[in-house]
Amino acid sequence: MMNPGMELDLGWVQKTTINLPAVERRAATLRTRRTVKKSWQAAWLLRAVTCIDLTTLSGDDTSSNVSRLCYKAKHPIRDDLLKAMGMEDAGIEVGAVCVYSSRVPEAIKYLKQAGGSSIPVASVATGFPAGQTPLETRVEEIRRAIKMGAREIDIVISRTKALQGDWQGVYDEIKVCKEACGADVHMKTILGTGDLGTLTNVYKASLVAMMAGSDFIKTSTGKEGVNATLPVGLVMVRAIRDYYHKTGVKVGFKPAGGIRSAKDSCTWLALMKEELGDEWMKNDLFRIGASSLLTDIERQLYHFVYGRYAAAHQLPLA
Ligand SMILES: O=C[C@H](O)COP(=O)(O)O
Repeated sequence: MMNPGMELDLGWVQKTTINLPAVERRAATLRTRRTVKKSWQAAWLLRAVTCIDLTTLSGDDTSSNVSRLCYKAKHPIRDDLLKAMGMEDAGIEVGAVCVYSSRVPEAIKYLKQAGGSSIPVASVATGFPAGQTPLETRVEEIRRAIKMGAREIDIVISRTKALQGDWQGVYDEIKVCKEACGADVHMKTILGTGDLGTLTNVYKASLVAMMAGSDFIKTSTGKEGVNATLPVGLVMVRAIRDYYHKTGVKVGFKPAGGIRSAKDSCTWLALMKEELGDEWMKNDLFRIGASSLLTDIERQLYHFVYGRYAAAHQLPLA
């Protein structure tokens, strides 16, 4: 379900403060909790695969790495591993492929070639990663990406406005972006939490983004100095919970940036399960934005199936 948004409720936004030590204590329990083991772990890792927004956002992106990425999106795990787990017919594929808008047409072409047309292409837009271009240019970028076939749009908020406490300005801009996305394109809003200074700002930005109609809130671009951290994730999912209690609308969550290990993906899934419940562990409400996570997940699944780790050449790049 898309988020219709609501009027900006500044009273709600302003009244919240976050208790940093309490958030850090709770986040630490997630990091140190006993992880799921054996076949449960394999099942969680396969679930994580289906939630990945498989990403390449580099200045040196070319059609060849986009083509490899798209093949991997459709065939994220080697066939022999899937067969050994009895999962060869489960249709395991990633949640989306995420690229810069100029790479959207080739991502669509290569997904089609790989038999993966069902996988949406997500385009970053709005002056990603800094968001420091005029609003008209940012909105035009969204329109063009959609015209080229993007089915999901990852926008960035103005950290300048957020840091100046101009929540009305942040809300208005996100709303304009949502209108440009229209009724069929999912909009994920990147808060750039590493730039926001405090967890209180993270909570406020989360609320404002949801009030303005974001379908997902996302931690980071992957380009800030600090990207997805558990304390930030905890504050954001609590904001999602509060918004759900107030409006009945379920907004998705996407941690992104620096998530590289299979264990991390299980920790983020555990956060969703414990804070929001099982419904938020599926890819309509949970994504992990990552460029290299899949490599480690496939490596761990190889170990699960064969009892030893693969040599690098046996698991070519995700
Ligand atoms: O949205 C996804 C991020 O840009 C990916 O960051 P990463 O390269 O650290 O996995």
